[in-house]
This record gives sequence, structure tokens and C-alpha cells, in this order.
Amino acid sequence: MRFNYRIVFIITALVFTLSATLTVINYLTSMETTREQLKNSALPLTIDNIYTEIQKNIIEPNLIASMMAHDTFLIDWLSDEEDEVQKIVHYLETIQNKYQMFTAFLVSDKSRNYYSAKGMLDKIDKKSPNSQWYLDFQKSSELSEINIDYNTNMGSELIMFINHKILDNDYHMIGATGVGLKTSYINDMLKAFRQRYQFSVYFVDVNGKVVIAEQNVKKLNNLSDIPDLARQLSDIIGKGSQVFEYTQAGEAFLLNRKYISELDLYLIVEAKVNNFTQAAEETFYLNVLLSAVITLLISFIIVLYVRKIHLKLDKLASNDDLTHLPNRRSFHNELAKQLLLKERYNSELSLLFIDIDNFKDVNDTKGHDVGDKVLKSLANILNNNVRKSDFVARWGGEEFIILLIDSDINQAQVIAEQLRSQVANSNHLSQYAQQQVTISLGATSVTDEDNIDTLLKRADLALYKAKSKGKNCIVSD
Ligand SMILES: Nc1nc2c(ncn2[C@@H]2O[C@H](COP(=O)(O)OP(=O)(O)OP(=O)(O)O)[C@@H](O)[C@H]2O)c(=O)[nH]1
Repeated sequence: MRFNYRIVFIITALVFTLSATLTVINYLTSMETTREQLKNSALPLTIDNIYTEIQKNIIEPNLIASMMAHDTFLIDWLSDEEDEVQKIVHYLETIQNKYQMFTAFLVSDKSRNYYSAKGMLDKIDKKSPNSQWYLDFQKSSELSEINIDYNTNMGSELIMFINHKILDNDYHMIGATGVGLKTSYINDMLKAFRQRYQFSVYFVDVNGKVVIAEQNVKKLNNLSDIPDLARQLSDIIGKGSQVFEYTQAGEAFLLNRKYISELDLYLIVEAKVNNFTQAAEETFYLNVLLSAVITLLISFIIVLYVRKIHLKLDKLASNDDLTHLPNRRSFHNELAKQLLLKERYNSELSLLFIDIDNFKDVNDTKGHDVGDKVLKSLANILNNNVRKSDFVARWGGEEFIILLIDSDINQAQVIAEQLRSQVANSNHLSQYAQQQVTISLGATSVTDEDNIDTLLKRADLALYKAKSKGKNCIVSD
């Protein structure tokens, strides 16, 4: 019986396919879950957090600027020909220090003077870029606005100005006042969101131009620089909060935008999907590896187990249950093999056919248990008195057969005689059977013309002759 490795291979392939399929399903599900979680929860939450933070940082300065615009001291001072500049400088200085603003300012529409805590800083001039905001504000119907802007008189840093119009009793604009805040807190916030949550946060204007972004980080100039976003730009520049998807250089991104009316800007929070699915990817590769190892382990255990059962079955199929000698089937296989070897090496090969004399008497008078013990004991005697290379088998019933390797008929006769005499004089056997146990033997040697049938027939005939001669003897043919 040959061990079938194909079955093991099929089982291994099935187990691996099953576990690999489960791993892939698991991987795809967790990728989708991560993506959905990012889209529906993490990005909207982050954008709301940032929005709240910005509002918090705008509300207080806005109240201060509004308070300044309604302050009768300011209104009166502007109406009184702007006398005693130090009074207004002191006023602005007090506001600036008390509320820890970066700057506090006042613009007179009449004199076109720009005052700050440091004194008169500038003049509103149509040609000056620093004055542009005032000219626009003048034209606007709004009473207040928030500008994120540079003012070259105040350094190179981006400043968030909260501007309020000052109106006289007839509701005519007589100037503008307000405060300026450094936007560095926005920068810190953008940095924190990038480092803590791996989100890119920036602000764009109505044209998609990036207006505020984290400093020292490579940034986009305009949303429309990315073809995928350029296509969606008209949707992105819209009110409320919404998530968009785009790809750039083979990488998938999710982008959430929220319109901030106070700034008239769009807050953008985006995430590189791969940053969030990396863990799932690593788990996937680990799972595939584990599946392969477990599959191999299972296959190894199956091979060991099946081989063990196989060997057991093999032994059961080729050995006799009672005496544990090879059975007739095994003997046939061995004889066929030895006939080929004899032909190849031109060696001698002989056969002994053995039958217990009057065994029926033992069974009938002493019982089958005793008969079985005699058979087992005889098997031992036969095995112990031939060469290890010879082949002893139980032919069936009380018949045994021995293949004598490298033995001619003379040697076969000598061995046959030894066996006969050992059995006849065995104390063990006579004790079991409570009578003398003898055997008859037919001996024959293999000729070049022999095949299995002719050989067995001749040995059987020799045994028959030995029985006829009176048993407990050997006949060779
Ligand atoms: N106890 C036992 N008896 C067996 C077994 N196999 C065959 N026998 C018995 O062996 C006996 C063989 O009887 P016969 O064929 O008449 O041969 P015999 O009595 O030995 O007579 P001769 O061969 O002429 O000497 C029968 O009683 C079978 O039942 C076995 O495995 N165990």
C-alpha cells in the first residue's frame, strides 16, 4: 500500500485557501471600516473641533473691537479734530495690553491717519497695499469684517484683523477701529492636528487658493493644482461641511471642508487614507503568514497521523494476526521479488512447505486456545532457526512456508532437518500440547524454468509426499 501524498496536498491547499479567503475578507472589511470611520467620524469631528477653536479665538477679540467702535470716547475724539494724539495712543495701548492683543488700531476717515499703540503709524493711501483693506471695507455694506492679512508696518507675520466701522450719530462712517491677532495660534493648532492625528489642515479662499497653512510644511498653492480636486472645485467651494475623495500620485485622500463665515474662508481637513489603513495592511500580511504556518503545521500533523494509520493498516494487511508472521499475500510479493533477484544474480533460492502433523487432534482434544499457543510457539521456533535474510510466513491454518535465500537444495534439506528436530524435541510445544508436536516438510529448489505456480505446486507435492510417508519427515523435490 503506497502513501497518497496527493490527498495531503489537496487538504493543505483547501485549508490554506479557506484561511487565506477569511484573511482577505477580514482585511477588506477592516479597510472599509477604517475608511468609513475616517469619512464619517474622524474627519467631521476634527473639522468641528478646529472650527470651535477658531470661533473661541475670534469671539473675544470681536467683542473688544465692537466695544471700541461704540466707545463714545473714540467717537468724540474723532469728531473733535483728533486733538491730543497721546490720548488715543494711551487708549489703544491700554486695550492692547489689557486684552493681550498683538495690536489695537484706529483709522480716521477724515484725516486718513492710521493710529496704533505706537502713535500715528501710517496714512491711508489709495496706492499703498497696506491701505487696500480700508478702502474695501469702506465700500462694503458690512459693519464689521475679519481680515487675515499682512501689514508691512507690523513685520512679516500673518495677522488676523477684526475691523469695525465707527459711525457718527447720523450713521456715517467716520473711521474704523479694531484689534489684530497673531495667527501663530492657528499654526500651532494646524501642527498639532498634523502630528497628533496625521491630518493636513489648511484654509482656502473662494478661488481655492491656500490662504493659511502650517508654516515650514510643503503646501499646495491652490486646490485646482490637483486635477482630481480641480474637477470638484465648484462643489468644494460651497457652504456647510462635506467630505470629498481624490487621488494624487496613486495615493487616495479624503478631504473635508467647512465654510467659516466669520473669515469667509474654507477650512480644509484632509487625510491620506494609507496612513490609517497601514495597521490593517500589516495585520493582513501577518495573518497570511500565520495562515501559512498553521496550514503547514496542520498538514504536517495530518501527514504524521495518516502515515501512522497507513503503516498500521499496511501491517494488518500483510501480517498474520495470531503469529505476527507475514501472511500469504506478503509471501507472494516477497517470492516475486526474490525470483527477480535470483534471475539477476543467478543465485540459489529454496522453499520449505511446512505442516503440523495431526494438528486437528490438538484442537479437538485440548481446545483451540491450546492450538493457538502451539501455532505461535512454532512460529517462534521457525523464525529463530533460519537466517535473518530468510523469509518465514504463515501460509494459512497449520501450514507455514519459508523462503531460503542463497540456499540450494542440500542446504535447504539441512535447515529442514534442523527445524523438524527442533520442533520434535521442543519442551515448550510438548508442554502446551501435552503431547509431542511434529511437523512434515516439503523442500524444493527454484530452477530457471520456475514461476510462482510451478514452484508452489512442487513444494506442496513434496509436503504431501512427506505426509504420505508417515509424517515428521522431509521430502525434497
Ligand atoms: N487453533 C487453531 N487451529 C487452526 C487454525 N487454523 C487451522 N486450524 C486447525 O488446524 C486443523 C487442520 O486439520 P487438518 O487439515 O485435518 O490437518 P491435521 O489434523 O494436521 O492432519 P495432517 O495434516 O494430515 O497431519 C483444523 O482442526 C483447523 O481447525 C488456527 O488458527 N488456530
